[in-house]
Amino acid sequence: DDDNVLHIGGIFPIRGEGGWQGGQACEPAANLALEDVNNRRDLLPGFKLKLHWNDSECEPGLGASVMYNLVYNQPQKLLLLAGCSTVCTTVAEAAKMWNLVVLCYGASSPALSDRNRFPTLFRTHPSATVHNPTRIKLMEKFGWSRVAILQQAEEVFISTVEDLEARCKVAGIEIVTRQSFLSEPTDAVRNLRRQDARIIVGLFYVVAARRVLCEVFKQGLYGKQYVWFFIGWYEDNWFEQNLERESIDCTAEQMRMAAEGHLTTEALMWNQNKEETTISKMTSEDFRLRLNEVLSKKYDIANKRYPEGYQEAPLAYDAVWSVALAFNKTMSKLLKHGKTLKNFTYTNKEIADEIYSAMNSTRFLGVSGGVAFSSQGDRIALTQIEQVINGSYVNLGYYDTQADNLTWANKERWIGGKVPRRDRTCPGPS
Ligand SMILES: CC1(C)CO[C@@H](CC(=O)O)CN1
Repeated sequence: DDDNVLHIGGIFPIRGEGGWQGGQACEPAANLALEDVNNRRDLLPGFKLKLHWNDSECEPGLGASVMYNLVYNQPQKLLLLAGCSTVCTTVAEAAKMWNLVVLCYGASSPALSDRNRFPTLFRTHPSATVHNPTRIKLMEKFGWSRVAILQQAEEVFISTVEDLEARCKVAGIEIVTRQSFLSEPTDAVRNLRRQDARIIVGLFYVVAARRVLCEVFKQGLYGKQYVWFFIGWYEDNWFEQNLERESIDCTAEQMRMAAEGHLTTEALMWNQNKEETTISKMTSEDFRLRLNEVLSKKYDIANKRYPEGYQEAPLAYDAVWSVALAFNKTMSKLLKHGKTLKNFTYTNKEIADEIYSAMNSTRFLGVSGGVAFSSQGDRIALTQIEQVINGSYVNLGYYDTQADNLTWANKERWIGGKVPRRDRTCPGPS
């Protein structure tokens, strides 16, 4: 009967390619976690966790109507899960009116790190700004104190660049120029050349990245005097794919030449070591195999390569565990006042505050690595650094921003055999 069921709402990107490549794997991953949580007798004793969900197609309007139906139909929900930055922004901005915590497993927009607009938001997906301390760390490691920025004019990159500029100022790194483009990068790349940019941080989606790379080839902004930072969550051989379909007028060979040696940064979403998670006693490898099993039956993404095909799945899995652990904490707090979570209503602020503070103190080892939130509800995550060496990505190391600890493999290779110089002693064309 309903008395022993705790209901939560979920909004997932399914149709329309799941919003971003891999979005479709989030709902199956969340359901795996529900299975594991409900198989535990010690987590929510006497209760089952039930997820009521629908498809947002990664569209904010559809996401809002899904939220409306979840909230205005019985049974009452205790919390909402959501993906996609656009959907999360809409849902998290409204959810406070029903005292609902919103837990986002697929939202990278820096704009979401704002307790004024989103007082009840938490996310297991790190903000795109998580790359920035890593970029600075690498600039300091290689002595690059004069850098340039090239970005696509999209909200997520605009706010990421603002954060990067602020951090560069603190670190004493000069931004010699910041160029942006809507979809055609030709002029922006030409301006980089005119300003003699050598170390360039590139922020754009993967289709724009291919256009940039071809332009970089054409204008010769690559080779031993240049270092490009690209985003690391594109498909592995992104710079050789879709050239015809996207009418990129460079050959795969030219794209490879321009891409050789570039660095990438990305947030780690799969726990790297073989440790078992503290809660589901699974390694990320075990999780991957279990999820492949489910996906091969469910969606046509079975043919996608793993885990690139769906790197965010661990974030959805760990989001459900975060909910179960937070409810466990809240239950024991409420029990002292003779209450349970079944007493929650959309107008009951004190129980909502208990759920919030339990979520706020989340700390466990999940499939996606250590799960903990900042005071803004942001996921605290490690980042991974790679470099294209002889046409494929090589892992150079990891950075733990919290501990300011860079684990370095010393595998980096520079065209021309030495680190490209870009500091005050060599300001520009001599
Ligand atoms: C790393 C990426 C691809 C960034 O965008 C996220 C989707 C979003 O922010 O809307 C999903 N994960």
